Amino acid sequence: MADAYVALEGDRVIEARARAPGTTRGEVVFTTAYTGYEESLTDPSYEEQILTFSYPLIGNYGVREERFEDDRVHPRGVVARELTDDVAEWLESEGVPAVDHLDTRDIVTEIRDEGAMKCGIAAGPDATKQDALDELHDCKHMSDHVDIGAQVSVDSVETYNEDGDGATVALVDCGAKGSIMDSLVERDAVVHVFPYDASEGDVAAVDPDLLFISNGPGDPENFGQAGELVETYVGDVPLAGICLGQQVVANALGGETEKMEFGHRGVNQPVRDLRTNKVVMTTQNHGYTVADPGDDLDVTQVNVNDDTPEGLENDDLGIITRQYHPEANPGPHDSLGFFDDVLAMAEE
Ligand SMILES: NC(=O)CC[C@H](N)C(=O)O
Repeated sequence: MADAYVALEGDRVIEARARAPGTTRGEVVFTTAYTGYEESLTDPSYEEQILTFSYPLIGNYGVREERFEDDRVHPRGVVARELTDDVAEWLESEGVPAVDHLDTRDIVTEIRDEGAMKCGIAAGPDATKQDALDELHDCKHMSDHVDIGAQVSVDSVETYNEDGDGATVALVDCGAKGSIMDSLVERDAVVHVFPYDASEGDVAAVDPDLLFISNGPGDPENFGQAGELVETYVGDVPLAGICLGQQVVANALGGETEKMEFGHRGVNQPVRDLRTNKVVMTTQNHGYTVADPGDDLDVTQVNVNDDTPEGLENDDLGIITRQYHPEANPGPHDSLGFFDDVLAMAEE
């Protein structure tokens, strides 16, 4: 008998099994990744979303903190065909409702047809369909989470590898994955991580060689302060961005972003570099995209499936951004060279 309910836009309710109890709501999205569930579940980009795994078994190699991208679980809820006890116990201990024993193909098909949508979940012995519907009706659109940066960013500046010999990086934390900092530190950069709403004065104090805008959740238009930093520093120091970072840079430099139907989430998204014609496999997690890069940025890489911009560059101004996740946790390591490229630009 069902003890969990998933309510989708249009008031359709799907029965399921409770694996971590509670009620929750968020924008329901799906990832096709077949590995990397610990990294995905701790990726701050999933804040305010309900993550559905299309791969049917999640948790088959345990739960290890070494693989976490942050110190907590970020999706508001988790849906899978089958969750192992390890993952279910972890989610329960984190207070994140989770359900399984439902047809996730059905949810994925619905999202593909109708687009990412609002969702409510009620799970546990006392859960009712109405509880799930009540959650659904209270759910906000992603773009209406205007303070989402405050939910995921550091509160004050944190410095990594203070004595490093490499470039000084000012990384604006819009919800950064830990492996972005790791990738920079491995290359001996000194990394100052700033709150998402840092001012020009804060950043100027470290005299950066590179301004780096991180990934993050929600609508890039809700990260206006990071955009102001981009406007201030463009032309003076090189700029880099990953995922939300690419979107913020584009918006700040006269471009435009828009919401996609259901986005790209997975570990095998093919990206073609227009200059070399080489295709790499990438890890992705985004629901917005750059619709217009503006006059200062060239689209240098595109998604092979739908031609959306995956890389923006300006050689003269020193700008390299990526829509995908070159830090590759989880994922193919094809694009780790991004970090060498941006640090080379910073050291020039
Ligand atoms: N991973 C990210 O940085 C995601 C960026 C943005 N929140 C989007 O959904 O498009």
